[in-house]
Amino acid sequence: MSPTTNGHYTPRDPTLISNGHSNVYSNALLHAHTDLDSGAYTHRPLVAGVYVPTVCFFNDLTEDLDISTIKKHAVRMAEAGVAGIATQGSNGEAVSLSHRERKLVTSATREALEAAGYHDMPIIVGCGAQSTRETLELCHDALISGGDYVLVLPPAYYKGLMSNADLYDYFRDVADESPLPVLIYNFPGAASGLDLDSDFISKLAQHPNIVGCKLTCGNSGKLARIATATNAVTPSDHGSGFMAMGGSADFTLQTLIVGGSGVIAGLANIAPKACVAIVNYYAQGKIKEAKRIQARVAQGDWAAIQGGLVGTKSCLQTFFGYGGYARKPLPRPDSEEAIKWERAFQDVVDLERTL
Ligand SMILES: N[C@@H](CC=O)C(=O)O
Repeated sequence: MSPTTNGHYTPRDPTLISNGHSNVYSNALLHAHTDLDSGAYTHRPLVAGVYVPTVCFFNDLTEDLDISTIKKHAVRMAEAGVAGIATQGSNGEAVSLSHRERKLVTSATREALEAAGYHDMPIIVGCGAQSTRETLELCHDALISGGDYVLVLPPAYYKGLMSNADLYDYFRDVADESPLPVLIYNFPGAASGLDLDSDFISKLAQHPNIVGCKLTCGNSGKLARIATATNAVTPSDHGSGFMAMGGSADFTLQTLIVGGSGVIAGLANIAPKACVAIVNYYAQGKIKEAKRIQARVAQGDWAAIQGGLVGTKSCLQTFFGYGGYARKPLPRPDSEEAIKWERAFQDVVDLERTL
């Protein structure tokens, strides 16, 4: 296996690329991924910046996937200047989707980016599942759907039965077999409180097919230790290729200041330009301006953290005219709640509209 983020990598089963599994996808993907001379698999590089874990959209009546809104939203994100998109994250309601639907969301996202000319935009696909076997199945699905990287939460349902060594083996086994490079996703809130520490992540970072992490734990001290141990990519240099990412927009500037690579942040669904502005001001050395934007983004992110994807969709519907509802049993905000989310997000939307 060869190192990854910016390089070439030959999947264990190269036939997966062309053996007909990709009936949900078109030739454009294959050209983007396969070097025609060598046949080697090429990743779209991850660069420092803002990645948006896109929310998923459904028909309000049937709850079927709303593919045209999924596509429209992906293009709006790309036009706002994000560095990449993450499908199947917590914001993307992956846990409410079938495997087939997960593939459709990622392939629709890739198709929309291709059609809009964003051929180089990487897609990171959430693939964590409760067994190593299912996680790997999702990683293969991610490849054939047009994904470039996979984001993997630790399995936590049987947390009490697993030691740290078992969890370490899980990530190692997934990284050994995954056809796409892996980012470790630390989100205790979605993993029964399971909180991976910096020693654990830094050790796994030595695996050639583990190329980054997303820390939704919000621990910037942990992020600093991992960024240092891995010589992470930053907005002003290329680093080692490891992406040490914050997992929420409310600590974007803090992430960058301690040597991190950027954020994968749900608030970017609403205010992508504001999130990107923090990174750009930081890269230009304009810390005062970055701090000013960060303060308003942090306030907006507080609404996103409290309302999760339910509040985020309500905000999109109110201010941008699309969003709809989450799949049941997640609640549908009534008009009073919609007004609450409107007020909570108003300032960050105002900011977004000035950029
Ligand atoms: N607050 C997080 C939630 C998931 O990681 C985010 O911004 O995406």
